[in-house]
Amino acid sequence: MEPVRVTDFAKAKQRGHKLKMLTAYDYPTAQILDAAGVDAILVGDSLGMVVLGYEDTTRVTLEDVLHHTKAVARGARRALVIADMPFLSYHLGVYESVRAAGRLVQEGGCKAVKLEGGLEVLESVRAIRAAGIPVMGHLGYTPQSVHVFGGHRSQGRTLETARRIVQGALALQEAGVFALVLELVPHRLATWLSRRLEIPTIGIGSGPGCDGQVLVTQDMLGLFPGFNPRHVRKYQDLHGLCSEAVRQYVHDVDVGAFPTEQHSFSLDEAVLEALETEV
Ligand SMILES: Nc1nc(=O)c2c([nH]1)NC[C@@H]1CN(c3ccc(C(=O)N[C@@H](CCC(=O)O)C(=O)O)cc3)CN21
Ligand SMILES: CC(C)C(=O)C(=O)O
Ligand SMILES: [Mg+2]
Repeated sequence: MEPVRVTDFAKAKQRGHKLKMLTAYDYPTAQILDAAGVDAILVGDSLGMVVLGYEDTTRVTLEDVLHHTKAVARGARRALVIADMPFLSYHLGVYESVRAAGRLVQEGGCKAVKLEGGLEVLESVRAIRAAGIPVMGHLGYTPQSVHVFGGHRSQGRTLETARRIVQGALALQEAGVFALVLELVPHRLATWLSRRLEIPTIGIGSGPGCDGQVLVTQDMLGLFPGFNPRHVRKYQDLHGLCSEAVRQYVHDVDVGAFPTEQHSFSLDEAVLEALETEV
């Protein structure tokens, strides 16, 4: 099976094939996604919320993403592994940006990085790409700026914010990003922009007119209870299924139904007798 490359993203758009992306933060999840046929696996900084229990993504460090990228890269055979650049890892100048992206590739084993923002991050995008690292853009609701937006809010619903997204998208395309995530962008704007751009758009909460789709795996599998935003379809209730299994285990151990002798190993009667006479 041929591995997916960044050049396949442009081909998919030309051929009208939808790009499928999901997040993973560990080896077994990467294996599941890879075997099920996703094109790309994102080691998202959403790991801060769904794996580490933080309130938002601003607490996630480069070391956190690096740690999880290593595990995901080992589990992905075909899918393109993309690592999210965490908060502050690409805002302190191009030197630090390239260093951070370079570590994700060299130590983490990903093949591309994603970073949030438009005009304000162009220099970092260009420098990272110049170092030979493919970059994915991310516009619309950019969660690392949650405190600027004043909460999780869809973006691009006014002429001013819509214009900023379009300008950012065109500038990112010009700077060489190979694809662009559009998060919580009104679907008519996302559709219009997807037609206008040559690079593929990957939507999350941005409607059916994008060239691809991404979700946080924990959301679509029902492993992040209490989070029911408009953009998610829940394909499983793993929290419920796992809770039931653990309750059963607790009950079985409690009443002696597990473990049984069959879950252990046999011992010759002679060994036991010899031991008893010795002690
Ligand atoms: N588990 C998880 N899933 C995600 O999709 C996700 C993360 N974490 N962490 C990073 C960002 C944050 N995201 C979020 C967070 C909250 C809403 C939300 O509350 N949406 C509301 C209001 C939207 C609005 O009014 O504009 C909703 O009801 O859909 C949406 C996306 C998307 N990303
Ligand atoms: C939701 C996707 C696009 C993301 O950035 C993440 O999971 O961190
Ligand atoms: Mg992210």
